[in-house]
Amino acid sequence: MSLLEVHNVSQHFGELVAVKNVSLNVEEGELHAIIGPNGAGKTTFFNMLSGFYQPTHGHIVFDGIDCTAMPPQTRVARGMARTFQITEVFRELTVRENIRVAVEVTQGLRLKVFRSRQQAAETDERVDELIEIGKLTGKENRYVGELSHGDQRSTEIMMALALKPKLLLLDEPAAGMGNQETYDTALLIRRLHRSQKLTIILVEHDMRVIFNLADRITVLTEGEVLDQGTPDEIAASEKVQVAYLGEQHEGA
Ligand SMILES: Nc1ncnc2c1ncn2[C@@H]1O[C@H](COP(=O)(O)OP(=O)(O)OP(=O)(O)O)[C@@H](O)[C@H]1O
Repeated sequence: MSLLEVHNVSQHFGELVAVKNVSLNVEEGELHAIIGPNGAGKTTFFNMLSGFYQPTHGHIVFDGIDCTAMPPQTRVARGMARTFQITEVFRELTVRENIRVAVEVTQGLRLKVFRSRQQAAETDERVDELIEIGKLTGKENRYVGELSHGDQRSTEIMMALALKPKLLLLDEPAAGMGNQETYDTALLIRRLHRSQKLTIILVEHDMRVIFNLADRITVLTEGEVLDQGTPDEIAASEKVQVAYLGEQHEGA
């Protein structure tokens, strides 16, 4: 059984069919990338996976359970965490405070006034661990709003990781970043995938990130699956080159 099974999902906005009959399976431990030109339906597809949109047709099975009608918060509770194109952090809080919020939510402590010493120690330990995984040591007491895009993104990804997800959905993690930050973010994702054995679905425009990281790639054009395969298969796919990669080379 795959961790995620998407069966023929479609999304209609009035007359417009933004996503049409898309199916894909993601195995446990896989890093699956979704690419496609502007307007191909990537974000709409992501919104269906995370529960922000209900598919017009089709269904989604996550970890053995049909989650097509589940609201986003129920999916999160069942192990699906998502980051956004625009970083979703509390800019006026420090890195440590941001991560602490996510850890406390996960530990069910957020609304508790009294905590045992042991609970407090467990929270601190997990926060420290996430600061280290995110390579944020030395920056943990800085306000997130003052940090680089890369460190903000890393904080956001660590907040998602605090939820101990089975599946992490990353929406354009390198959006708006320069070369060095893009490289650092790709390294972070690779570490999460390899050492934390996380299953990840990634939407990204930056082809260097995609081809370096992905185990498999789904290419969308005009809302439909054009091709699916390993990075080598996609790089060699004639229809992908014509419809998408070729278009980029022409524009380059
Ligand atoms: N809420 C909405 N209402 C109506 N149309 C929408 C809505 N969201 C997206 N669309 C349309 O659906 C199509 C797919 O858009 P979507 O944002 O999913 O593409 P995308 O591949 O993520 O594009 P980009 O790479 O530019 O982010 C587009 O034609 C878009 O205008």
